[in-house]
Amino acid sequence: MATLEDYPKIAAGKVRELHAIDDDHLLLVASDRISAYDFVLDSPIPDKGRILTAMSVFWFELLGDLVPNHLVAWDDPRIPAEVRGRALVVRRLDMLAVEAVARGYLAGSGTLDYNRTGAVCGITLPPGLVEGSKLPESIYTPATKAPLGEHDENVTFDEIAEVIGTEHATTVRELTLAVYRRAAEHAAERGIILADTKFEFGLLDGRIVLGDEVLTPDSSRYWPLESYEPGRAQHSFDKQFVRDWLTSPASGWDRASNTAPPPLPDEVAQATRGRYVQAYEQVTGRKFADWIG
Ligand SMILES: N#Cc1c(N)ncnc1-c1cnn(CCN2CCOCC2)c1
Repeated sequence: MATLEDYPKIAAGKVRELHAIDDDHLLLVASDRISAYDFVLDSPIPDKGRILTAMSVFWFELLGDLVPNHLVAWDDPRIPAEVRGRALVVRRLDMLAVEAVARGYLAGSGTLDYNRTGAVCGITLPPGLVEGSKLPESIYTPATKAPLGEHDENVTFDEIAEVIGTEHATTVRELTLAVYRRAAEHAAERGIILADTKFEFGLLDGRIVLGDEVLTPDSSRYWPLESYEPGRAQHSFDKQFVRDWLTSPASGWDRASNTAPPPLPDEVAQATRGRYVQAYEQVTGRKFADWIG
């Protein structure tokens, strides 16, 4: 059985890493780390890596008829025991330099751009929209990847086409919208608003293939349908307990101070684990207890 040290690390994000297995395969590893307010917290969320890996596997399977993906295996002898259940064997792709974002609702940088310009990524929206507004139809709002710790930059379709070519830019837009719309419809039927999501695509033998993690609460905004109310920041299905505690007097943390947040109380970490489990079971109809690792 291989160990993680056998696989050179080739990329790392805030909460995930990518290791090389061989020329054609990579190991995509999800940690139990959580980020909030642009900080990676000291406190891990138990099982977060396994839950979000199980979610990606579910979505890859559900959406496999819409778009090919890079997933090869999730239960495989190439996966070291220490990361089993929170690591995927994936095909090595030639990644396209675009953060492929679809939005069904106005939030975050989308609201900022809209308030400044009436548009997002060059797409003009109707007047009168507010934070959390449902858009008349979902839109494709690509971004260019920023260095670790900085925010991606929203750009227009034409700017992406300049980088990856019009043909690939067009296919990525079509796939992003089709996959998001199907996923958002599935989630809405199960009481979860998938407000937006970010995909990454790559080339494999000339075909465009869906990579990275997909439709997890780290790559998407998950809002509970029952508390949805346009006009304010929406409750995060998974991160609200963390945000509420960090911004409460109990934490002693001042968000404006730009200092690192304190460790989370165990009950906040455990409650957050519970929200990830609930999101998984609500979206997939599966029991997390049945997942490997
Ligand atoms: N997935 C994938 C993938 C692939 N299948 N083939 C080649 N490269 C990549 C790749 C390289 N970087 N990224 C950005 C997302 N990473 C996630 C892990 O942590 C680091 C950032 C994706």
